[in-house]
Amino acid sequence: MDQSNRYANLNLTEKDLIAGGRHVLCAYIMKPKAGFGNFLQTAAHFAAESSTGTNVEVSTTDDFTRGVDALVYEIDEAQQLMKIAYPIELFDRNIIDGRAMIASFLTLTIGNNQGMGDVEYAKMHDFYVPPAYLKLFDGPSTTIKDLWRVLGRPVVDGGFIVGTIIKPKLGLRPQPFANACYDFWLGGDFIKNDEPQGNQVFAPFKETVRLVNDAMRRAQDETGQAKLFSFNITADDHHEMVARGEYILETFAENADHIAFLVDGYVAGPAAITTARRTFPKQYLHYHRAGHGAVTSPQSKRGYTAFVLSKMARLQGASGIHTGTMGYGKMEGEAADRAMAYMITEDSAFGPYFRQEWLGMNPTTPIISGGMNALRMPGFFKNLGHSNLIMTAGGGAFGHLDGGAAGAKSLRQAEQCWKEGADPVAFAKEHREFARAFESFPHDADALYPNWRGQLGLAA
Ligand SMILES: O=C(COP(=O)(O)O)[C@H](O)[C@H](O)COP(=O)(O)O
Ligand SMILES: [Mg+2]
Repeated sequence: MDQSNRYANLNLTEKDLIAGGRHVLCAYIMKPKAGFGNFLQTAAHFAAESSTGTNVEVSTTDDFTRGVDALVYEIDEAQQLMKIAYPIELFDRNIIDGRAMIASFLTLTIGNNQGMGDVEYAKMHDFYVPPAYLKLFDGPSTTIKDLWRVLGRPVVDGGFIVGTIIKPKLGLRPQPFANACYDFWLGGDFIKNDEPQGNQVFAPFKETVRLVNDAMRRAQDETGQAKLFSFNITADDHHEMVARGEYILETFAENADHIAFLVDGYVAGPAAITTARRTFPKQYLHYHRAGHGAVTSPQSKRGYTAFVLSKMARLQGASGIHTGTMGYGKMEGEAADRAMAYMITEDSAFGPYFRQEWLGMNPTTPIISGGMNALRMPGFFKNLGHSNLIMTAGGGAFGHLDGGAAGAKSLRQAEQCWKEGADPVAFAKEHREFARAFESFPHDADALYPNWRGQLGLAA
């Protein structure tokens, strides 16, 4: 059935739709399946299925219904681009407080339309939220400023937070785990649980929390500096997440503001993020996105991009989200991914298709992670243009030949090297931990700084 008469209106302009302020706009890359409708017909069917329609006319539709149809307003078949305007009335709102939810945004815009028989694929690459809908989202309550304040730094441009992930990923008992924390904290600021770490039988949660609390206190006494830890509280059950969070806060007591909560927002879903955001609004909410590659990877033609995921995370109220390493680490990514970081930190930013005004909504920190080490960082910072972020290097810290504390120092020195605009190999001559990173990660050193051995006086 051709539904393009009802679910498409190519006379609408984006400018007018944005000025009207009543529509969420979504840009998709879509391909119709061969043997079904043409591009516009498929796009219209997609908009129908994503809003008020189905594959046939139904007798229960009335004039009001037609007023909240999603409408295809732009197509470019050569680019496989379709843009759809969704009236904001379509989106579900809480009965408790009238607020919006990402679950409903996704159910409509990237829900059943992902399994349609006449659509070969469709992936969301960008979306625009008008002020009237934006204001219904929680947004972040706690930001990197709160962490900078704890660290005793300026709350504007407080700079790089030197982080790690306790490795091995799994398989440490509580005491060796806490020892690794203590060691890293002698040089670094921030530690996160690796995302699968929780309440394994060999590392019971409560015992681990108590020992990490003790390690933090000892590291703070030893260094005279504040230290931060991001605990994984992800669970299927809301009550389990709250129980974990409460136990942690009770244990850390007066150091509770040194604690972030890590939630696996892709596998546990938006409900888990909002549970943390609303139950613990004073804690820094660390959105870990493990699994997102299944839909966001450039290899995947369905789902949505990592850019879209990041933008949703800010709306939901994540204090920080992993944005990848922009091609400088081990995970998929490219230099242009910095647009993702700008979208979550700036008050007005351009995505691939839309400019978004955030109207003062708090920023979300880019968390840079995945195969990073001191040698890769100067290039990373140069590409991004600033260092107001958290970077966590697991292998890059604990893979340092001189251990976790030296690994942490090498990361901090790498930021200093970039800030000073120094040549990394020359800088290494004056900075021992950074220099030892060359010997610790010789493959990276060879690739990035081919003449390092000779310049540092080391035999090949
Ligand atoms: O454990 C790590 C990195 O460990 P290491 O530093 O040893 O590589 C993180 O979970 C990944 O960075 C996630 O990827 P992303 O940040 O892209 O979501
Ligand atoms: Mg990990």
